[in-house]
Amino acid sequence: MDYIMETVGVRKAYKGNVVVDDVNIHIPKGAIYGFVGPNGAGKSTVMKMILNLIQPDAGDVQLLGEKVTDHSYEIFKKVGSIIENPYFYDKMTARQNLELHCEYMGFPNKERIDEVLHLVDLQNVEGKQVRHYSLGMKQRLAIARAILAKPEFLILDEPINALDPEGIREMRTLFQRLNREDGTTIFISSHILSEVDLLADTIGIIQHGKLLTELSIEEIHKHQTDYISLQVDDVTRAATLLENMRIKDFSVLDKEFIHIYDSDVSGKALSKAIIENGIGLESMGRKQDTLEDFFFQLTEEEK
Ligand SMILES: Nc1ncnc2c1ncn2[C@@H]1O[C@H](COP(=O)(O)OP(=O)(O)OP(=O)(O)O)[C@@H](O)[C@H]1O
Repeated sequence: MDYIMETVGVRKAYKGNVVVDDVNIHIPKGAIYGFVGPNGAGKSTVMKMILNLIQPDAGDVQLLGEKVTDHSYEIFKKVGSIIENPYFYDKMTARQNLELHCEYMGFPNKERIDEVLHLVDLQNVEGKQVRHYSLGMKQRLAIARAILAKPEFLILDEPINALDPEGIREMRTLFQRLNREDGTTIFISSHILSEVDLLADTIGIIQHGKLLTELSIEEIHKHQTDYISLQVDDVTRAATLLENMRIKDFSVLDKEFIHIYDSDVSGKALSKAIIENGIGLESMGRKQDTLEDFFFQLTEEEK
């Protein structure tokens, strides 16, 4: 497999406290890789090590076919990023900030600035000083700056957390377009698991500094079965009823909910039987596990 980025056993400790522990991430070229984990799991630390903003205590980072070192200037010209709170010159406009970045990157291209301002929908406010921007607008500007030089690899640490639902949808479309049309590989961390589910094709889950798993979204969905969710006023009687109906593949979740995984069960026959047996049926519906369910199952198991 051709990986555009690989971390090989990277490790980082602060004052003896290991925050990233032997992490091996593999990002296939052309992927949209979603990096998820609880607060403090080590996501930003891994991303900073990839960008050589901090150095691993052990292991190394292979980026675009080369090992990352203090001299990897040429590699980093092909990489765009947003890490933590991006810094802008407050008294400058969006355009001026982007012009400055172009100069710094050795990439003078005014047309591209127009293009990216348009892509992130800041074209109408580009004359305004950045200090008057909302958090969401700053986030859009950060995305504009990250994609300015048409990077081959884009690292985005929580790029959508200040955006409203409309903004999130627009950025999803933009990331998908960059991936599809320009072939940009994207490594994105986000707390919004439903969004990662929609966007990413590969997922890495990190907890307490350890990479728990790395797999394709298809593999996740393959393991996620459809089920019927039953909400009743008496789970004990409902469970007995299910057994009497020869339904075996179910689990009682708590005092109200039962999930039935048996795919042959007819919803109509089931609701009829529950009502006929005098059990209160609060709700019933067919559902499918989400990335969130998968995430919680895995991280709970590890705990
Ligand atoms: N410079 C530092 N000095 C000491 N500890 C640090 C430093 N940077 C990060 N840490 C610790 O390392 C751990 C991992 O932090 P990191 O920011 O990588 O997590 P994260 O997964 O990105 O979390 P979040 O989603 O909350 O940003 C945390 O416990 C954090 O407190």
